[in-house]
Amino acid sequence: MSLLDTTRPSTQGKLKPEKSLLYLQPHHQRSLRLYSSLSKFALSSFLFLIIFLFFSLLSSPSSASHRSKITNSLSGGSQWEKKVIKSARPKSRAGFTVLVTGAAGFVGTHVSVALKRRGDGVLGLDNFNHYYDVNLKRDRQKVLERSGVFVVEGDINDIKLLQKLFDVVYFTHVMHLAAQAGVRYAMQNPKSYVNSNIAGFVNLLEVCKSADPQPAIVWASSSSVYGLNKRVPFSEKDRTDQPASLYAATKKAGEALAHSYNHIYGLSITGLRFFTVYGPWGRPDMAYFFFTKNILKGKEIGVYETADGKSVARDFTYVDDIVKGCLAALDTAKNSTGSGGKNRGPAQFRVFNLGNTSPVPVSKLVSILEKLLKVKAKKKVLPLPRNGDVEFTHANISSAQTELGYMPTTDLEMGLKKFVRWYTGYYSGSKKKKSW
Ligand SMILES: O=C(O)[C@H]1O[C@H](OP(=O)(O)OP(=O)(O)OC[C@H]2O[C@@H](n3ccc(=O)[nH]c3=O)[C@H](O)[C@@H]2O)[C@H](O)[C@@H](O)[C@H]1O
Repeated sequence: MSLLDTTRPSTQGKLKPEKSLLYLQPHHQRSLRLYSSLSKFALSSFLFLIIFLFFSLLSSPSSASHRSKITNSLSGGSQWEKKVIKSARPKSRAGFTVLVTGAAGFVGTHVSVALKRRGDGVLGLDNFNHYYDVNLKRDRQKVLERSGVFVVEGDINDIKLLQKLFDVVYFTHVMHLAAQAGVRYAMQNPKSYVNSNIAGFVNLLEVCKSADPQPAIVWASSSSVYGLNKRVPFSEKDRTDQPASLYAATKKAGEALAHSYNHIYGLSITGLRFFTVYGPWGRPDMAYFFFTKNILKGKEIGVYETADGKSVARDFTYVDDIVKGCLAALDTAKNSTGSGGKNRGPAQFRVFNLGNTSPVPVSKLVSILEKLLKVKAKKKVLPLPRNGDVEFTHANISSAQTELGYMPTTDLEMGLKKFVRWYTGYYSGSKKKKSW
């Protein structure tokens, strides 16, 4: 029988291959033995490969089970993704898709509502920390939900979450308002300022620089970067190397970090130096807010005075004016030039003062509140403590006026009237007063 013989010997049951060799010439027997051991080897290596591939797929990050683990661990799965996409989708193709960090914060809420109302897509991110009353943040979140803004509960230090958000949404802009705010609290909890205002900001910049396409970034710096600067009104060209508080130093650091990411990665970045922002839904840790509360409760308030006996003064800026400045900064932001972590040419880098250009002594703020609340304040004049507070702030806004068309329209008297109307309604306990 030759190798070519196609008729097979009849067999009772399946013969093992070596038994059939008896019918062949010796040299044929050798080649057939070689052929059968080669085919056995090929078969076992194929099987090994299949098993190896199967187990390596199971453990690989791209495996479905692993992906759903990430999704579920970071969020609520596909339902969560649907809410993210719906919230971030603009009404028209011309609309922006904006990630607002600190969206449940004071300025964050106002900016998010304004963007959503004009048709932009807005996704909020907030860690709902307990720096001040978290119920106020939850009530702001309800306002945002009614406006169609979903707020993801998470921290800018959670890089996996940030990456996940950028995986799900192509953000055209990031409005970065998440921060540890407050000048005086920095002496009690310095780490919180480093975590949020430096580490958190770097995290966000890292995710933005690797995004493709990269978003344009607008972020909240602070009038406090002017520190001990004596040239008034403060101009963006003035020195900012004398911060008077850790808070101010972290905001100044933020401006330096922003410049480095702009230079290396081509991120379009605009810093906005807010000047003591106040208004409805404001921050309870700020003087105008807790003065109102204490005056209504008949509790004493301490009004700081400078060494030469003058009341400290601030360029108080009403929140609606700040919102107009933020939206104008977003509207005039140029595209980032980089992609996938390297730049393709110089990118826009800007810093603007957003103030009211008319500083008011804190003593005057107190008398306006007394008139609006119809209650006499129990005032105690205190020397300005060395707690990081500066004697005065005063914004030169000519640059924002020229470049952004920024023009504040609400003076302190009118702004505090709107704040007091909100405050008395919100804390009156009536449910409806919690609306926007
Ligand atoms: O422009 C900013 O970038 C900063 O604005 C805000 O800081 P500040 O301007 O210090 O506001 P705020 O605390 O309301 O004190 C107002 C005035 O009351 C004086 N003040 C304060 C407390 C007190 O008990 N007595 C008092 O006289 C006090 O000396 C000051 O003169 C934000 O908190 C900060 O996050 C940052 O955004």
